[in-house]
Amino acid sequence: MPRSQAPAHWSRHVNAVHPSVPLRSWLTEPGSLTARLIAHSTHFRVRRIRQARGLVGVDEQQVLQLPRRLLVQQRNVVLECDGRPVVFAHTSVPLDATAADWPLFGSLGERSLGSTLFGDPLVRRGALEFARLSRRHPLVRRLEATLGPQGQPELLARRCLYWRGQGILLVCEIFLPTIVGLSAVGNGTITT
Ligand SMILES: C=C(O[C@@H]1C=C(C(=O)O)C=C[C@H]1O)C(=O)O
Repeated sequence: MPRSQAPAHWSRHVNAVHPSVPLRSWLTEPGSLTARLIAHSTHFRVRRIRQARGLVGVDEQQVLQLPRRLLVQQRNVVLECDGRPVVFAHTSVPLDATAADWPLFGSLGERSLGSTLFGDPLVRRGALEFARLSRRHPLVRRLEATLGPQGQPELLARRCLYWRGQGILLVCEIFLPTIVGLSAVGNGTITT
């Protein structure tokens, strides 16, 4: 496997990625990341970068229970607090998922995916996994193609599986160092 495709090592133990104390809190956020970021900003925005079919990631195929590297529905967004990017998120949904499984996924636009996942009683959420992604990881390449070089040899990320009906969905969130500078303001509004 070419080194450029080297998958990350994902662990269910956050200590495996040795996060700083402030980043640990964000990485292990048990609720909606969107909700917490809204509470830590005056203006929050989900900036949609791309939502289209794409080849499933090398380290996503198995966890999405795909027999081989197939096309999946992919959604990439940047979560911005007061105009500053703080998270790059990548979501993958197998093409065999029906509209009944994820009724709003295809028409989210710049609405947060989290707003459709959290609070839906039919959605079941799996365990968080954590990894350090090198600059060679495909998702960091996409992040830097979108936001420019981050000047970090590695970025911390988490991912989580969601199930709804027969559907499965994988959300991966890469945390930018700027996130630790956020302070709770409590009156966040959503900018779309
Ligand atoms: C899963 C959540 O949704 C957030 C919003 C996303 C989107 O709109 O694509 C993707 C990942 C998350 O950062 C959340 O808020 O926890």
